Amino acid sequence: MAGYLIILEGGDACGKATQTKLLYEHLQKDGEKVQAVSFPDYDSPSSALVKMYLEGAFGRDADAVNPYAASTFYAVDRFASYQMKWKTFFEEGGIILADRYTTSNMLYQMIKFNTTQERQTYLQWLCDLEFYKMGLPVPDLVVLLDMPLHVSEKLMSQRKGKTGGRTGDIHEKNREFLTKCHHAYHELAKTYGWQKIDCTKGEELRSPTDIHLDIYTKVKALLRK
Ligand SMILES: Nc1ncnc2c1ncn2[C@@H]1O[C@H](COP(=O)(O)OP(=O)(O)O)[C@@H](O)[C@H]1O
Ligand SMILES: Cc1cn([C@H]2C[C@H](O)[C@@H](COP(=O)(O)OP(=O)(O)O)O2)c(=O)[nH]c1=O
Repeated sequence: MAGYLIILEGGDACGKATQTKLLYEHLQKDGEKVQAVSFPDYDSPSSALVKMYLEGAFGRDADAVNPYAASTFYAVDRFASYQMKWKTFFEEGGIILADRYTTSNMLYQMIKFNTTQERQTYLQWLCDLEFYKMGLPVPDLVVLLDMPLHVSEKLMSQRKGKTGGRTGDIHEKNREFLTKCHHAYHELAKTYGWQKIDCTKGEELRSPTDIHLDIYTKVKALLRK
């Protein structure tokens, strides 16, 4: 019987990698069979086109790069990761923790469309491509780390760009794009039942451990079902 697929989703630099690691360690300590993966899979050659896209090879303005084309780069990278790294583990009942997934395409590529109709058409196409045509598993739980943009921007400036660029990728450099992304994720969370976790308390950033305990509670509830 297949295991569980749990996604940690959110804006750039909102703490997904930090929370994936804490959750992984906690579940492992509990004796669960767990594996962590992340997307894009930068260490794999399958991410080559994603890297070209994020470095601006197809256009420096993220908004102007065809969202259907960009989505396929990420989808193919995910397919390769699934086939090569975690399909068997998952099918044999393991718990997969994913730092980003199809949900990131839903968010970052959908916002390139301005009308509800275009967005709906895109989301239907994307879910059909990744979950049915490519056969990637549908998530059991999506945890959305909700962090105000000005807070995550501060965290982003303190760390080096993951694609190797000194000043970040074409998404990170586009504040208007990231703002749109923050607005859209509340809507997607409501529509698709993503579980939102508040990463701030008032104006204060919560500690990683504090945020982790909220996520852990949701994950344990899923595993008990
Ligand atoms: N709750 C938090 N409080 C303070 N710093 C944090 C918190 N969560 C993450 N960070 C730091 O912020 C930066 C971005 O976090 P990271 O987990 O890499 O985010 P993401 O994977 O979403 O890009 C890292 O330097 C990390 O150590
Ligand atoms: C996995 C994935 C990421 N993205 C976007 C989100 C990010 O802006 C960018 C790179 O992801 P990532 O390196 O995880 O960004 P960060 O660590 O800053 O959160 O790619 C998509 O558009 N679709 C996808 O399927």
